[in-house]
Amino acid sequence: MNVTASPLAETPANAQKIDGGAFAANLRQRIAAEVARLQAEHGVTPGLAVVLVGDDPASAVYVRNKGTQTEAAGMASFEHRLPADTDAETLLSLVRQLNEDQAVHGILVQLPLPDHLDSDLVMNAIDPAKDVDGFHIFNVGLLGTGQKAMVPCTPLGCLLLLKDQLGSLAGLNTVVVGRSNIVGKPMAQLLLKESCTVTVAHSRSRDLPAICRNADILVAAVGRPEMIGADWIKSGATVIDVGINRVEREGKQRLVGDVDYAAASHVAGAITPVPGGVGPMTIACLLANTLTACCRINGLPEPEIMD
Ligand SMILES: Nc1nc2c(c(=O)[nH]1)N[C@@H](CN(C=O)c1ccc(C(=O)N[C@@H](CCC(=O)O)C(=O)O)cc1)CN2
Repeated sequence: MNVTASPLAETPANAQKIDGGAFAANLRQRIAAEVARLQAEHGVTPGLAVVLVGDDPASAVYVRNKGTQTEAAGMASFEHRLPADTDAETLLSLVRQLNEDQAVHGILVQLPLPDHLDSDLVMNAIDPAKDVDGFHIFNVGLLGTGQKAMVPCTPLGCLLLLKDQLGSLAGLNTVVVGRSNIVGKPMAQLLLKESCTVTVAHSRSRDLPAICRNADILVAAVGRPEMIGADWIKSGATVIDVGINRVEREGKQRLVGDVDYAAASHVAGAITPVPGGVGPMTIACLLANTLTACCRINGLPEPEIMD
């Protein structure tokens, strides 16, 4: 039998691994320094309230990590846990109470919510000035029109990694795979603002591999384990993998992205791993947004940590 070796096997896995964990740790340090300065110079402590409805295990871990990292940055953390059968009025009334609370500068309701709750209604009940998730329709509109907004944390994290990696993004061909309100759509808006050429594709786009192969920057946020293979990637492209998929491999639970990391590393110029890529940036950017919200609410200059 004539066995032909895969061309990939002969190509070294040269892609640079983009270390989101290290970048996020550094960002958290700079945030903590700003928080200390705010307290010393203005007597203000930024406060973040996180609301968890129900007992989704992954959400519980994210909420716990948010609390720990908020406190580690010197901010005040307020955690509200409600049972899965909480009705809309109880949740909305908590949101209204947090809107009025002077010690709270950022409010985040963890998603997904149980099916009986309308997440748009809940997001739009949050005071836009305290909407550190950037999901309120007011902030969505500001971002969409290129105005100063609260920017959703995961796309903001992706943008910081991209700018650190590439410098100016102007003129680059970017493809965002996924059209969610949390990642795909705001990511596209941010890239447009950076003067990229932006294509938003999704699982039903015709000839998705060919669309992706055109990308200098490929952002994968489609939620399908390792859907994007090496042959979807342009040689030397920067690949940002937003997917966090729990899969079972050889009897063990593993976390994988939307990109086949091992294969893609032979073709891409740089790529984020899962875990340790985009994920850690989400909470670091949440802390940055809380600090920004606190400064804006108190009429203080915004810190320059994101520049
Ligand atoms: N209201 C919101 N809900 C949700 C958001 C959000 O931004 N706002 N994003 C996700 C979950 N999320 C934060 O809430 C989040 C996801 C992943 C990580 C992370 O650090 N991931 C690690 C792996 C952690 C693990 O083992 O599971 C990584 O990728 O390295 C942090 C936060 C949905 N809900």
